[in-house]
Amino acid sequence: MNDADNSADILFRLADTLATRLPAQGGDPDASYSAKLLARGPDAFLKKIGEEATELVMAAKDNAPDRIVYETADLWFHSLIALAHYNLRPEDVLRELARREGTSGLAEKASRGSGS
Ligand SMILES: N=c1c2ncn([C@@H]3O[C@H](COP(=O)(O)OP(=O)(O)OP(=O)(O)O)[C@@H](O)[C@H]3O)c2ncn1[C@@H]1O[C@H](COP(=O)(O)O)[C@@H](O)[C@H]1O
Repeated sequence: MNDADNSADILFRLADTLATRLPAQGGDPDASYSAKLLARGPDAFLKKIGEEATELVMAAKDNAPDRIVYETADLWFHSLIALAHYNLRPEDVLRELARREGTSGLAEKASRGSGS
């Protein structure tokens, strides 16, 4: 694997491709798996996200590193389809992760107070 293959740029290229698969952009359900899911609407791709998350959990429970990577890729891919439907981008998620960087989850939870 070279640096280009190993870069987060794949997320941006994939998001560009998925944007072309939206029904409003003329995505062809007969020629594209993602266009087919997007044409079927949220129930279809949200169900896939649930399935892929479950498969990731099973791979992790089996302590199977190759399957964990494979199922995480499936989960990320289907999550990118959901982001495309809602006109969101991986950059939006990366921005949120960057905003959180350096803040401990424990400190963040404590800052919410006892009501949450
Ligand atoms: N990264 C992926 C990718 N990951 C997984 N998949 C497909 O996701 C589908 C669902 O995976 P499953 O393991 O659940 O397979 P399945 O049981 O056959 O699925 P279902 O029948 O239940 O939907 C499979 O058909 C996989 O091939 C992907 N399909 C496409 N991509 C990327 O998306 C681009 C555009 O793809 P199309 O929109 O199909 O042109 C491709 O060039 C790739 O870069």
